[in-house]
Amino acid sequence: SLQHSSWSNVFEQRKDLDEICQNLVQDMDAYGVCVVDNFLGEEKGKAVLGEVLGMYNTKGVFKDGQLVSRKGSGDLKTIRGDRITWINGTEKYCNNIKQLISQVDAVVVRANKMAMASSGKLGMYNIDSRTKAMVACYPGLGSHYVKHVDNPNRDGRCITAIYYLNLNWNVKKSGGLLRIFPEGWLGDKVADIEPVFDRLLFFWSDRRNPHEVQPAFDTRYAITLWYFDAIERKEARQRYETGRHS
Ligand SMILES: COc1ccc2cc(-c3cnc(C(=O)NCC(=O)O)c(O)c3)ccc2c1
Ligand SMILES: [Mn+2]
Repeated sequence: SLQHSSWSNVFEQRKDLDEICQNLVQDMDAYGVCVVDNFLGEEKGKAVLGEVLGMYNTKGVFKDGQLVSRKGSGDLKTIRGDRITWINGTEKYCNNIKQLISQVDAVVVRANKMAMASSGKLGMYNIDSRTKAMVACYPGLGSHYVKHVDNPNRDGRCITAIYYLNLNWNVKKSGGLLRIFPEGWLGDKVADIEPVFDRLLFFWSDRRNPHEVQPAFDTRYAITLWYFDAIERKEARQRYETGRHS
């Protein structure tokens, strides 16, 4: 019976995985954006959050992502107010983050294969690698990120995956809304994504999805993975090696 229950658990998970992957393929075709709620469930989600908080409270781990530019008046204007650290999941005290990463990998790889078979847009890519995980914290106090494109110049990144960790987040009180301005959406339609706990967001990394992080007034945590298309990545490396880059 133990064997039976563990198998049912596996099938249960497989069904769940299949549903999420079908949802991802369809949404990326239709909208270029996909939201998966309750991705890990409360217990595992809280375990990931605990590890992120542990890191954030460890001196020297997070660096200022702070990008500034000089305004006409000469004083500095912040472009990006988040604090970040890059991890591959094998670090100490990151086991739950490592499991999150492998769950997201499983979804992306499986959806990529499904889309190849059904000739979905996601199937145009051959996703064979990704960046490390970027753990980001917008420390509140109005920290934000101006409208930008993650991959404007074909650096190889095709999909952005962001996992949000913010328990009981209320955008009206705390701000921090992610607003995506999907290219090709009629009128001034936008995708407003609240950075709520255990939410997993996918969107095309290129110019199809300019987006901004609106000012956050409480600490706002997220873990981001960028997935590479093999060909675009190879071409980007070649350009870089031959020095033909801006
Ligand atoms: C050269 O070194 C680096 C290191 C880290 C970098 C991180 C970002 C980045 C990009 N996008 C977002 C975002 O859109 N977040 C949306 C959300 O949190 O809801 C974000 O938080 C951070 C951009 C450039 C970087 C360059
Ligand atoms: Mn971005």
